[in-house]
Amino acid sequence: MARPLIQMALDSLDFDQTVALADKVAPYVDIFEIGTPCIKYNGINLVKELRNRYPDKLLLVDLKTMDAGEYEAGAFYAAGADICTVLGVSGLATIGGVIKAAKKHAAEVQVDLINVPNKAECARESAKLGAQIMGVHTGLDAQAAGQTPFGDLNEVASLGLNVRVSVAGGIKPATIDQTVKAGANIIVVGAAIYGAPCPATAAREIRELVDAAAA
Ligand SMILES: O=C([C@H](O)CO)[C@H](O)[C@H](O)COP(=O)(O)O
Repeated sequence: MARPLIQMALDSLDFDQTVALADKVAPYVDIFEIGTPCIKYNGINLVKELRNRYPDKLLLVDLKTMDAGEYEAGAFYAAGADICTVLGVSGLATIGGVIKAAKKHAAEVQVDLINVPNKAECARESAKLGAQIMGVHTGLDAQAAGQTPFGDLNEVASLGLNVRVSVAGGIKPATIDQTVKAGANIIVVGAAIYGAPCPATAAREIRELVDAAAA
């Protein structure tokens, strides 16, 4: 089984704390995600900082774009994002706009399926348009209400689309094995790392569990 990538969700609002956390977990993760609250608070300078600091890491900017796809995402690709997210609920015109912006920078697009009623249809149509990654996502508020992403992950991974499937939503050490076995190509972890007493140790543990599950 191909080893899934690990994406660290940087969800703090503080610029310096975000960079410090990235430094701590860098050896164990493949993708740095600048989370939505973080990018709204800090803006494009944080993209530039992480790009300069980590030229060889993948950098995802979790814009969750809802409108003006090409216009909004274009500046973030230009600043160094490898992947920007666009909401599946935004519709195909906006998703197509982000895809257009990504193409100009040889970059990629993730469609976030959060709150999309028909995830299979949205994933199929977005893949046809050229999106490379489908994001199965149970947001922080839905997690607080007891929801998990595993049912949706099974559904989207079993569609057999020519895309990578990312999963986010409270992933922790105890759920890594089922996440890998369900076919996730990208495993997003936020609170289980940044909320741990030692984020570097937590990230290393996640790395070991992902590697073991994929072996
Ligand atoms: O995308 C996220 C959320 O909507 C806030 O932007 C999180 O980064 C994502 O859910 C991963 O974080 P955890 O659920 O804490 O692992």
